[in-house]
Amino acid sequence: MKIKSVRTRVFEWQGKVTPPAANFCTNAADILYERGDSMGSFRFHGWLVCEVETEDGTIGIGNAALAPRVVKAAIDHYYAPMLIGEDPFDTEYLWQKMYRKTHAWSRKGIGMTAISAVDIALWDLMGKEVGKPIFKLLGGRTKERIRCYASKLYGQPIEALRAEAQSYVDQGFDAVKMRFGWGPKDGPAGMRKNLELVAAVRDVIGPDRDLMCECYMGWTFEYAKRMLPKLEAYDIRWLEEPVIADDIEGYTELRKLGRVPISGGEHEFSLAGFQQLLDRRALDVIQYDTNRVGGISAARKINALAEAYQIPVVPHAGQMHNYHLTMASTASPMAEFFPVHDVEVGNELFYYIFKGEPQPDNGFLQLDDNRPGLGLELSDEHLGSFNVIE
Ligand SMILES: O=C(O)C(=O)C[C@@H](O)CO
Ligand SMILES: [Mg+2]
Repeated sequence: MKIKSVRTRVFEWQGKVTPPAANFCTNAADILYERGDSMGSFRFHGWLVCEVETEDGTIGIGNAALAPRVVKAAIDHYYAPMLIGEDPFDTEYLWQKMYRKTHAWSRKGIGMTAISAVDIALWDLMGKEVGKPIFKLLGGRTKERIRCYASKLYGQPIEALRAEAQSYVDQGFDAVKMRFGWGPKDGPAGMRKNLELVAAVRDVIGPDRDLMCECYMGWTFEYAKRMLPKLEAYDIRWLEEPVIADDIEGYTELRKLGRVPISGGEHEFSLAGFQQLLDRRALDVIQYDTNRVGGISAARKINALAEAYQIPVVPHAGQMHNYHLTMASTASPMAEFFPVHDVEVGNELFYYIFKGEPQPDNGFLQLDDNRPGLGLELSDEHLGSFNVIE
């Protein structure tokens, strides 16, 4: 069985957007003096879809969310030609070929994102060829179902935040993630506003549900160090990406303070990147995203590494590629789930492009033993709202 073609498309959302409130979440660009577009580094209104087809007409689907137009160009110009005529079951060989032949520029960022999309498509293809879901190819079920946490709760007026938190409790979630809206430039008043947000959510969800807090790299080491003791009272499960992804020592030092567990890795790439984070004891929770980190071939190795270090993996974003790995690994206790709603920052775009994602039932997700591959299909329901770039 040989690979016959590799097709990439970018789906750019042109439909209705409901912008979140101001200060909905900090981000790495906040410290810049130019105000600009505060949603700039947050908007994911385009998605890359990569389809790998074999001679028998079977098509594997992969995807990537970062910089989709550029990732498309990387696949079209560099990776697709390496795949034609190859056996899709040679995933390790093909991964190493893509990684090593573009090693000068692909170890992180765009290159690794492109490799991820192709690799996910190859795993989907293998699953379809043998009639098994990907988690079965990865070793099978390690849990009856997947516990998941509701992830939104952007900074917004307190009453709206409380109502949203209550809605997740009512739906049966026992874990939620909220976002901090203020950072270093907002001084002590911003610190108080952040504390009001976390106090409100903790008050609504009570003491027995997990509460995670997201900074999306919008704080500095010094600011985070000042916030940690103030956060201790809220018993948060983790503080996510308090500093930029390159500040590994910052993560290590914050974690060493022992006040609040520290998570990260959403913006790290590759097995080697995670080895560094683990060796430096930088994180309490690892949050790779399969569609950034090198696909399923790389993510499963990171799971093995995390298992050896006994550090839990809770992948960034819901989405099928992450769910299959979570189902198949004892290193992963739960998954993230983005509630389905209007397009805001774009986290929710997956639901408008694909069909087949499981919906939580009482805070748990289920994967079907009988749906081969990822279990995803392209949906044409919202096609009219996309600009599709071939
Ligand atoms: O869900 C996360 O962990 C993210 O970082 C998503 C991002 O859009 C921030 O809300
Ligand atoms: Mg995050």
